[in-house]
Amino acid sequence: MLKVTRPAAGTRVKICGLRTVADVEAVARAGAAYMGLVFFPKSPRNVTLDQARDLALAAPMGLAKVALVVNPDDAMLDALMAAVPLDMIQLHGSETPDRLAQVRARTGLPVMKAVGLRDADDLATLDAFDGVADQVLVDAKPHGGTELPGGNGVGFDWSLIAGRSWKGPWMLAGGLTADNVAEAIRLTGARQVDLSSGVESSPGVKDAAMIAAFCDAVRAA
Ligand SMILES: O=C(O)c1ccccc1NCC(=O)[C@H](O)[C@H](O)COP(=O)(O)O
Repeated sequence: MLKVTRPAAGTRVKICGLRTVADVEAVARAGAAYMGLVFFPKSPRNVTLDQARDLALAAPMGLAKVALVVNPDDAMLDALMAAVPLDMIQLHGSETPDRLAQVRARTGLPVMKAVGLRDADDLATLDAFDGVADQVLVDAKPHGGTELPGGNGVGFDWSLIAGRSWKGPWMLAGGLTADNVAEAIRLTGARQVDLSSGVESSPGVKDAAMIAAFCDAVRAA
């Protein structure tokens, strides 16, 4: 039977971009609270609906299954809901607050909105979703030259959100690793953290030892 480490009482971890059952087992063993499945064909972490279903069915109780989608249309949402048992939708495109409400109504699931930050001008977008989305994922804004709206392993200036108060739950993302997560938590006060690249040996390939080391670093923070 899969042994699941009790999640840290303080900060919850989401590991995004899982592609194999071994990834799911590593994430559960390490004590993460959420696993993310990426539906974005240009991504090295992209999974088909059939693959996602197998991964979701491999998840133990207590590991929340999050579908990451980018500007999904209704047909995509319907196909996703029909194929994969899920706990949350993550919108990682240019969706508006109105579209978020439609996605929540159509899927019946809580919806997390990713907002990319680079400088203070981006904080207005964050404000537009705080209290509207069920969760907000505060991520780095992608720099030019990448086709991926997220999962690029780049961070942002954490002082942009230091001392901020939030209406609802939120996660910190963007370039997190076992080496920098304690400082990120200290500076931002994050109670949830999300990452992908920082636990990979190469793009799209998760590393069980890096996943365990990251979760240990969060517990120690
Ligand atoms: O991971 C992808 O390939 C991806 C594709 C399209 C939209 C978002 C994507 N990833 C988002 C994430 O995995 C994370 O939530 C976040 O951006 C942090 O990623 P990283 O900096 O790699 O830890």
